[in-house]
Amino acid sequence: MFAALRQPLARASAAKPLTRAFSAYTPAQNAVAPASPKLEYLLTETRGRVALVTLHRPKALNALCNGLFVELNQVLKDFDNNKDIGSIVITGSERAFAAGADIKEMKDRQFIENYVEDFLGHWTQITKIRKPIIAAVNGFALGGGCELAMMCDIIYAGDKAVFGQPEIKLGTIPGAGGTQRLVKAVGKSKAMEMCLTGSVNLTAQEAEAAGLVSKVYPAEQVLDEAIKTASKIANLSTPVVQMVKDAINQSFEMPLQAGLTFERRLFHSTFASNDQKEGMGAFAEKRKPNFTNN
Ligand SMILES: CCC/C=C/C(=O)SCCNC(=O)CCNC(=O)[C@H](O)C(C)(C)COP(=O)([O-])OP(=O)([O-])OC[C@H]1O[C@@H](n2cnc3c(N)ncnc32)[C@H](O)[C@@H]1OP(=O)([O-])[O-]
Repeated sequence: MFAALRQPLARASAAKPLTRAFSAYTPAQNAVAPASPKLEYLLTETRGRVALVTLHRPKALNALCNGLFVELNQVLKDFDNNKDIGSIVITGSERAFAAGADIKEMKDRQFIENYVEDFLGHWTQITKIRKPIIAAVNGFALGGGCELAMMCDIIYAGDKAVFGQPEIKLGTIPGAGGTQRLVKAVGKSKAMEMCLTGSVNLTAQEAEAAGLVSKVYPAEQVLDEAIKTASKIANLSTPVVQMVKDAINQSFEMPLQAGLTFERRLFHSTFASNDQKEGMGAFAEKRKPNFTNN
């Protein structure tokens, strides 16, 4: 019944291994090649039904240059289209999730080219990914780095993580959600303080207390914890998981009654799925459900 919701199959397997094993994890069991034959700024691997994308531009603290974002969009799209993947984790290094948009790359740009080319417009593609994305943040998440984390669905932070919007100190303003998503996450006063001063940052603990981050872990554990949660999600019914993501995201766009109606209709529609019958049937029969994503 959910056939129409199924994601098209991506290539079944990699011709050449393009993934690099992340040190903390066992080798990928079902490594998936991204569409791009060469990744300059990212590492990717899979662990069961979880895709792990590591921002990897260490010399620039993972500053988000155009090439990095083009690669990120492509690999996320590939994982979103891969039926063997149920959720995605994005992480950076211990020192930096990302220290912002690449200042050196953009410093000489002009207004007209920004406007005509919709400079950084492609950053929002991440918000179109249907599968849940968890950001596992260590170190700096500044400017566009904080905005990238906020475009993910869940943020886990290492205890030394720092969130900030320093753009004003560069003579510009946040351009990918820092004045919008941040307000919804931490409230007006904190968002104003961060964006207006550019120097008031949130520690991981403050970010958790404010609601920007859902959990804080010791730095070396945050990625493992993100993968554990991603794995739990990935092993639920993928179409139903997507409905939850869709419904929660609609709460940012819709008035309450419209959002509640949207939610109710999606709830009704789950009863057309085998996974709802399996989930509720398994509960009644006191066994674990075996979801088949249809
Ligand atoms: C989406 C639209 C709106 C978004 C706008 C933004 O995000 S605006 C941005 C908002 N973000 C900011 O304003 C934060 C800018 N960054 C900083 O303030 C500091 O790097 C730090 C405090 C994060 C770390 O200080 P630290 O002393 O520990 O380290 P370090 O400083 O020595 O850096 C190591 C190397 O990384 C380089 N690099 C770092 N960030 C960027 C970048 N964004 N760009 C380019 N390069 C960057 C840095 O130049 C250096 O390279 P070099 O010179 O050796 O070739």
